[in-house]
Amino acid sequence: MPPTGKLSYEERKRGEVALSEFAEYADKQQAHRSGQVAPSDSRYSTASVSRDLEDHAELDILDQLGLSDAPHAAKLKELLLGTGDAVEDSLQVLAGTLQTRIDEGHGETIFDLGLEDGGESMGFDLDQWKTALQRLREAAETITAHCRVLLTYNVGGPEESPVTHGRVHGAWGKVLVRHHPDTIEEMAELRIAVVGNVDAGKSTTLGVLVKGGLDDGRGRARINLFRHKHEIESGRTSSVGLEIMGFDSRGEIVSNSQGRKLSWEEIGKRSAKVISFSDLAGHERYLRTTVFGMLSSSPNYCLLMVAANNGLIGMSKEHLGIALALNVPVMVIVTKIDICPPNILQETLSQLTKILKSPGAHKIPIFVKNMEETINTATQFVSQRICPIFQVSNVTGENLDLVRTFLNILPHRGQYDPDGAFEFLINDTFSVPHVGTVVAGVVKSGVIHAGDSVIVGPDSLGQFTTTVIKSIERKRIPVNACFAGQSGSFALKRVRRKEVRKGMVVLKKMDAPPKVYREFVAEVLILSHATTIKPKYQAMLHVGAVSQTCSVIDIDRPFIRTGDRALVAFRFVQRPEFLAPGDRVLFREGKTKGLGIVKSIDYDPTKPLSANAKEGASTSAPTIPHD
Ligand SMILES: Nc1nc2c(ncn2[C@@H]2O[C@H](COP(=O)(O)OP(=O)(O)OP(=O)(O)O)[C@@H](O)[C@H]2O)c(=O)[nH]1
Repeated sequence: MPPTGKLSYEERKRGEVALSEFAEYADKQQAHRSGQVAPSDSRYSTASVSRDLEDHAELDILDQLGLSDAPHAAKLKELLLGTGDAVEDSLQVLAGTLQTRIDEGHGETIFDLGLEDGGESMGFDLDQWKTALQRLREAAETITAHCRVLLTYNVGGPEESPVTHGRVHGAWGKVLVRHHPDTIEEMAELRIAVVGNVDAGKSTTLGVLVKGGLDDGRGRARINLFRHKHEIESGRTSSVGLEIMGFDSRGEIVSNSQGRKLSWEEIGKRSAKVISFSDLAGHERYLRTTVFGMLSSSPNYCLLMVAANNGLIGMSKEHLGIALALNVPVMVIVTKIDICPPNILQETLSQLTKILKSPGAHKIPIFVKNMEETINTATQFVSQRICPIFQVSNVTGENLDLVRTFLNILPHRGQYDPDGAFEFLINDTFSVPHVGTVVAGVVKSGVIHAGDSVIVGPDSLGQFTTTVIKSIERKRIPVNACFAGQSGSFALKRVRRKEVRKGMVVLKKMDAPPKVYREFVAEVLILSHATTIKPKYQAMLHVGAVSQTCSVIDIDRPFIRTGDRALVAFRFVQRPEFLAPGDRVLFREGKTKGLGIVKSIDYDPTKPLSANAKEGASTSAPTIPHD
């Protein structure tokens, strides 16, 4: 169905049901915590919650019901207070519990100190809270982890929640426990693609978040980020800029802890977790760079910036669409609230809510206004259904602390296969004096070590060149290995710069040459098109870091137009590429835009497209988001 901008009754109903259930669930949660509803209320049962809601609420509901591991609850209190039979061992047992949670959280966990696993209060008085916190710290030390108190209730002090709701009596709090990496290889990494319209304040917000200090409303903070001289002059970001923000194992921001600008190397060495931001261009002229940046940097999350006084205009809807097409969780920062009249701000928030709730986006907007909501939303953000929204000012600094904490505890998203065959996607190439050719990118699966023999390609003939990884760097720091999900750069032995290009892959050396593909079948959704698309039609196609002109060679119907979902066979015009079923594709040509998923890489023209797609579909391709 063509996107008319209007919602059908069914679509509206679906959106409303999901949201009303979410609101109901939130109310119940609140009521339960304040003791108004018995935890055994049958309406808490997951069966009564729609499937839409389950992905982000189910675990929490189980937690609320105390069904997760209730039998151990009493023991946990003893462990924390050291009141069990064997006091010495109990610290070790506590450390073991922490270690399990840290492993599950890929290096960190948020511990509800003073609450049972089921969410009920342990009834700590202030002294007991202090004892429990001390023991938690000691247990963490034994496994080289550190604690940071994020928020407390009924404790007092700097982290005390200003929101008094008395839902749980007794002292308790949320404590971040983070592993201190022994080597740089263990450093956690998240990649965030930053998008939004021109002047939304992307560069400024990143500058303020990363470097500290405040903006003057006239572009002071953004100067730090620019790479090219012409950008400083015009004030526009044209390149895919990069900025990193480090957090240490104690949960402190590394970037501005010394009050001076630290190099990437210094940040990396002191950090337990590093967030890299790709600040993508906002101007329509640079849409190509933005699309490339979004696809090639394999972001874990997308951050959409919206100026409060402008709302979602111009390119920002386009960017949101791309993030949705790539299935990347989206968070929103509304900037410039200092200069925006309340009625305009309200209009912007209503517009944002409407777009996010529309069937195309199918998100639940969550307006994050205090530390409690920040922590709760961050821990649930692995679900792509929710979309946290922050309202900040880079001039007064309002709510920037919430964004910093949110980023600090943003969870790891495990969409990479650590045990698979090694595959590295090249998204940039360099020629470095005294080093030679260097390729940068992201490890899609497996692991690589310096000194390993690898192949890089495909070249214009579809062939791969054998080489050796001379050295590896992560965030400009030399490392011995690079793992799935991490970005890195490799110096390659005896390879000339012109032999490598963006979109190539690096694989482990193997007996048979890897297969490359010139033709493939994708399931596509046409987002906008002026007329109709028929065979022989050509468009620029993006898959990961690959950008190449493709022509349509077959369609499962005579022609397709806006809103259609169809199976299409494509052929790369210049050269074959290394592809896999499940890869997401985007194509565009003028006003035409489409997105899709590679279904089959062995296109057989003698068979109908549906049979082709079926053969290749055994690898579970993600579903295309709703139009
Ligand atoms: N008053 C006020 N001004 C802000 C705020 N955030 C950014 N600005 C100003 O808004 C202008 C645009 O900010 P930029 O960071 O350059 O915007 P951008 O989105 O990065 O723009 P491009 O890089 O061109 O895509 C600058 O003059 C900033 O000083 C804010 O919260 N309040």
